[in-house]
Amino acid sequence: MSERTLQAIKFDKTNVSLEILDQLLLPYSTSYISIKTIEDAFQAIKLMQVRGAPAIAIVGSFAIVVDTYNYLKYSSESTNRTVESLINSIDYLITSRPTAVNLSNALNDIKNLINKSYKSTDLINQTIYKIIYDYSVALYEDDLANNFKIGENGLNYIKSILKEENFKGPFSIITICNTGSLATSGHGTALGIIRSTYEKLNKSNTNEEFWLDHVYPLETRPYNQGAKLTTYELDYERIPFTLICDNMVSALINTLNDSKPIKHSSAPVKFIIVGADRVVKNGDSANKIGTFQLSVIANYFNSIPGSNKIKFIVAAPNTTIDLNTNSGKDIIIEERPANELTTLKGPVLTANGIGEKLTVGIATPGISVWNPAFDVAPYNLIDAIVTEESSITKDASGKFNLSK
Ligand SMILES: CSC[C@H]1O[C@H](OP(=O)(O)O)[C@H](O)[C@@H]1O
Repeated sequence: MSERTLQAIKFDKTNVSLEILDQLLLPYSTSYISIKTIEDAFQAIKLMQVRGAPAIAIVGSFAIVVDTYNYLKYSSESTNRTVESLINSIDYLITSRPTAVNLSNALNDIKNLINKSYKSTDLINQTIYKIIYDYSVALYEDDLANNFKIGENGLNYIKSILKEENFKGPFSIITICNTGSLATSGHGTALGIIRSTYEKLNKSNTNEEFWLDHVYPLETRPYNQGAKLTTYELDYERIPFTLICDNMVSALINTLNDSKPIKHSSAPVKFIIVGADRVVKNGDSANKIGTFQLSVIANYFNSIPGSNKIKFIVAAPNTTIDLNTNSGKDIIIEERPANELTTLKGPVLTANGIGEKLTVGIATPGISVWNPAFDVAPYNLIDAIVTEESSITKDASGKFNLSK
């Protein structure tokens, strides 16, 4: 494995240049690709070379910065670029991936900041560039700060639940997809809570009577963000984990509830912590396909009298909250190409390292395939929504009261 890094996004303020870590090559190869235009960003986001709700918003915003900078620096007088043409390019970039609200939130913010002071026929200028630059740098820096706050708020929620239950001993956490540094500006959301919890509550350094013993990342078919990216991050952080397939969750929880060991741990699952691509007004949360099932599984085990209780936590910054949409039924769910489900792409693994990239067929050619990238966990199956501000739980009437 080539030199490891978790830095998904590199924005150079001096040269005004943008590079992204090509996540299609992880974990076997570390390769950064340059993003010079809005079109470059559209393709990289669409192909999921960069992915993760916060990360695609940050890359989209920085791409507009770089594209505008290069235009102002290198374009000849004849190519007069109007505000209207820039706004049209931004609208095009928003269509790259429809479900994660972060992308449209950020790019609409940029559009609104420009439209507040300029007419559609005005030409792009240095002041417009500065507006976009300042917004994008703040988005990146705020995301990192917010992720550490989400981590702290999630840790405090976990401690409050375990103390309330008078739980003692080791516990485990299940998570889906990748919600760490590779999906954000760093630290992560759901994986950020896991990082913060392990940092403060692993057996070797906690004064508490409970500790985080093991993490179970789901493979997360068909893109395999869990198998490729979350295991890469957990391994990098030396947090103990065991990879499982998406169809193993109920068996895993049941086995651990019977105090039977799974590979390296017998600690019961106490939390399922997931990220989000869009949390809407009533608390319904769109996230990677398979998340809805996890909320149903947690609810099933909690319905068994006297059983070990599992809290289902959604971790999301305010940039992922969409108060303009009332319920999960109104969320557009991105459908991705069939070949992402019917084939596997990856490098040949040889004795001396990795070889060329291959595509392997794993299904009957030409069959009907449904490949939604996300589903929606209903608010009534969610125990807490953890943001940079607090851990939000439902009120006495069983409703979330979300605000930003
Ligand atoms: C903090 S990332 C949020 C979200 O984004 C991921 O989706 P994708 O890998 O398709 O961009 C996944 O749903 C994460 O939970």
